[in-house]
Parts: sequence; C-alpha cells; structure tokens
Amino acid sequence: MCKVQNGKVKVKVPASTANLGPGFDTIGMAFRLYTTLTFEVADATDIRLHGPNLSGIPTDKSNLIYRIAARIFDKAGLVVPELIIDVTSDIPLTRGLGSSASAIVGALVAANELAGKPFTMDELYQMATEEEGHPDNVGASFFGGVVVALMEAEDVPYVRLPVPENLEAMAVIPKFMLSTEKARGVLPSMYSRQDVVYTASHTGVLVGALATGNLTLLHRAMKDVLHQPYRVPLVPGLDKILAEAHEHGALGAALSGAGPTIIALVDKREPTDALQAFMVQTLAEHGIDCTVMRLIPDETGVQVEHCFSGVTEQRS
Ligand SMILES: Nc1ncnc2c1ncn2[C@@H]1O[C@H](COP(=O)(O)OP(=O)(O)O)[C@@H](O)[C@H]1O
Ligand SMILES: N[C@@H](CCOP(=O)(O)O)C(=O)O
Repeated sequence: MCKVQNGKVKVKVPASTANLGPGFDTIGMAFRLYTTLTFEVADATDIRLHGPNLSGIPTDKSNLIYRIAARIFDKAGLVVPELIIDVTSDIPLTRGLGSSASAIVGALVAANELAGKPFTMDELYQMATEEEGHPDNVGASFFGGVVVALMEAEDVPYVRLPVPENLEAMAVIPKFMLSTEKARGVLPSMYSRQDVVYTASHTGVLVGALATGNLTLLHRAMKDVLHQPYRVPLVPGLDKILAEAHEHGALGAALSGAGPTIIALVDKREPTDALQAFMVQTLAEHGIDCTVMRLIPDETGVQVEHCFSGVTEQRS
C-alpha cells in the first residue's frame, strides 16, 4: 500500500441554498459565505475548529470532515494519514445554508488533492451526493452559480447556470437550529398527481426563468406544495412570508433548504428595507429572533487555494 508522505492544502467552499421552492432535492444556488479547511499531513491527528459557528462539532476522528477524508484515502488505496485539520466557517450551522454540504465537499476536495487527485470533480460530486443524500447543496458548493441536478444510481447528471445579473438574496436566519434530518422527517412519502404536476410545472418554469433571466416569473414559479407547507409548523411565520414577500419587494421567497432560514430573492438595484422589516417582524410575531444577511451569489464553487501535493511512496 502507498502512503501520503507529506502535503498541505487549503480549500474554500461556498454556502448554498437548496430547493428555491419547488426544486426539492434538485436545485441549489451558491453564496459568498465560506467554510475554509486546511489539511496538513502530520504525525498525529489534530482537528482545530475556529470561530463561533462550529461549536459542538466533535474534534476527534468521529468528525465528519475527518471521516470523509479518510474514506477518500481508503478508496484511493492509500494509508489514511494523520492530519492537522483547521476549519473556519462563516456559514451558520444547521440553519439551512448548506453547512454540512460545504464540510463534505471541502473534505472530499482537500483529501483528493493530498492523495494526488485520483478522482475527478464529477466522481467527487457523486460521492458527496451519496453522503449528503441529495445533490442540490453539494452541487452548488462544488460548481458555484445555480446547479440543477438529478440523482441516479450510477451518476449525478447536472446543469450549471450562471446566476442572473443583479440577483441577490436576503436571508432571515432564526436563532434556533433545525436539523435537515428532522425537517425531512415531517414530509409525506406519497403525493397526489395534482401535486406532482404542480411541482413539475413550477420547477420547469423556475429553471427556465433563471436560465433566461426572466425574474418577473420567479414569485409564481417558486410556489411549492412538496415540502414547504409541511415544514411551516417547524418555522412559524413561514407561510405568511411566502405568501406576502412579493408585495414587499421580493422577486420570490423560499425556505432555504430544510430551514429554518428563509430567503428572499431580490434585485440588488432595488431598496429592500421594507422587505427586511416585514420578514423580521413576521418572525418576531411568532417569538422568533433572527439575524439578517445579504447573500451575494458565488459563481466559482470550491476553490483550492494552495497545495503542495502529498508525495506518495511505497511502504515496505
Ligand atoms: N464544518 C463542519 N465540520 C464538521 N461537521 C459539520 C460542519 N458543518 C456542518 N457539520 C455537520 O452538519 C450538521 C448540520 O447539517 P444539516 O442539519 O444538514 O444543516 P445545514 O443546513 O447547516 O447543512 C452539523 O450538526 C454537523 O454535524
Ligand atoms: N433538499 C434538502 C436540502 C437540505 O438543505 P440544508 O441546507 O437544510 O441541509 C431538503 O430540503 O431537505
């Protein structure tokens, strides 16, 4: 077996919003909020988490990032090296902005670099999708922009679109966490034909509107019957925000991923004070404190900032 003798790599992975309403498990959009990972081959593993967004995350070898990295080395037929891992993140944890996807993508890409790039980006994307269970967040984190994907057993075909000019998002981020697992648990396993047709037509028009820059269609195309109505009890006030955000200036609004964050898509040239006040006030009426973030699309996806590659040598 070969082993990674030495090496250091830094990767930067964007946050993402998934679904944009009806595109459940299908559409993701990347934003300029980042998780940054540095891996360095060492004599003993040491996982260091920096900043307030990572509290509660394990620092032993049960850490998601370490586990994913170990799987890559193993799959590449290499001895799993001991690693010093430094992690910083601007992405609020467990809020529906793709923190887990950014960690998975970062771990896969960083380990792949150290291992001498045995896997292509598309192969890593397939692995990330298997790990996350859906391709939307990981697609956006890998490739930036808007990614529309379908998941099949053998691969994950996708289309990447640039974000329409002047499109940005405003996010209201509740103070409480909501795990994706919990928010998936409230969804039904069967839908009526009417709901399936509604979803197919809205998703189709949404992707068309994003591809052509027809932003006036967004608020109608982003209507959804597949997941948001079932998640309203987990995010009180969501139904009112979805119904009325357009009247307050949003191009469209959606639960971000599995929530609890709610995003409004906006035209960056237009004022958004009234929209912000409406969204914050609506959550406050339900006793929910939130922070507000302006989210600018990321068109780049995961970036390898520097790397001196892992030298591999034969172990006797
Ligand atoms: N940087 C990180 N390092 C290790 N684990 C992480 C990191 N970021 C997220 N996670 C894991 O992902 C979980 C959050 O995932 P999830 O519930 O899907 O929410 P999100 O919408 O933020 O992706 C965290 O509780 C943690 O277990
Ligand atoms: N399509 C998924 C997206 C989950 O995104 P996250 O950022 O909340 O992990 C879903 O809606 O369950």
